[in-house]
Amino acid sequence: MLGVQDLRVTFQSDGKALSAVDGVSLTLDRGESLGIVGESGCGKTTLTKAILRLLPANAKTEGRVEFQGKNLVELSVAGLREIRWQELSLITQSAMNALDPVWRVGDQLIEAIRLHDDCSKAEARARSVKLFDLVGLKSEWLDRYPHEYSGGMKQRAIIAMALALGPAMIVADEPTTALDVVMQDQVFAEIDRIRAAGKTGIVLITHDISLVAENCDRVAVMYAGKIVEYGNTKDILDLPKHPYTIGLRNAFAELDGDHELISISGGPPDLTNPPKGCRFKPRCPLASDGCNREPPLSVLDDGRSVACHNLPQVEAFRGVAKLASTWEMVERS
Ligand SMILES: Nc1ncnc2c1ncn2[C@@H]1O[C@H](COP(=O)(O)OP(=O)(O)OP(=O)(O)O)[C@@H](O)[C@H]1O
Repeated sequence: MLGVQDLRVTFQSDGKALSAVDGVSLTLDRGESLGIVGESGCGKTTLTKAILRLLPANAKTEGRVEFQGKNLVELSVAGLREIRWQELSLITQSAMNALDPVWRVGDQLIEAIRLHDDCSKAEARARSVKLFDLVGLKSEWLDRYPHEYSGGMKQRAIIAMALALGPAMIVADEPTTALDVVMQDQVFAEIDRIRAAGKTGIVLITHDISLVAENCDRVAVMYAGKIVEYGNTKDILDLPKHPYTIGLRNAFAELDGDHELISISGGPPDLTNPPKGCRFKPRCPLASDGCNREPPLSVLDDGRSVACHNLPQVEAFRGVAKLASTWEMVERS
């Protein structure tokens, strides 16, 4: 359904070019869920905004985003308008602000449905009632204004809107950040039910790899604008192979709860002047001279792809990777 090929996004910022997404390729099938994880600033949001053509004017996008046979990078504004909502919908971090405060929530939902589907107001209202039921909101809330909703209810209303037209793909960018854990579980259960029932594809953007572990079939780990490891979620989170994924995995207790939290020293590089070769090299305990060449994203026997020159050393590294001292900052040029 979705095929992203060699996608590049460059921002012009303060007279400099910032390479936020650099040669990303990925796919998504119907009924499948793909998680995109990585630290803040690694390009997750930019990647999804590029897919949805929602980037600001200072961004230049190159590459292909094939969605149901159309290249979205080159699609006209009118063509895009047609597929947004109907085929492609977005649940954002700032979903709370996406509702218009001066309209009743139900009217906003009905309007969205009627904008795309030629149906009566009564039909659109009946569909809205069903959607609200699906996300656990009583139909009387259709007649209330956004300020009457709690944060969790607004998030559910946004999810109802995202689902309104039965899109083929939903991009969810930190969709539950503002919700408590119980509500978060309910929202994900709902998204997952829709994925399984309606054959909708889900792209989930998050910092939180435990959310990906619970909700995604496949995962793409991003670092400094590039995918460094990509494949089956269980394979990758049970036995990560890229040193960055190993570091990220160490930094999360939620997955098994029995290990010490270890952070990766330092931070992602300045993307206006990224390191030559592997972008993770300055923070990588396994880095060697060979890492001055850019590592290709190579497919391994188990089907995952990894971009690292030092894979033969990874098994031995796994043991010492559990020690905080391993990750102490060693600046490598
Ligand atoms: N409009 C913009 N103009 C210039 N640079 C930008 C713009 N938007 C994002 N960037 C830069 O692009 C890089 C990637 O940012 P992006 O928001 O995609 O990362 P992210 O992984 O989604 O982070 P977060 O998890 O914090 O949302 C960052 O260096 C960011 O500063």
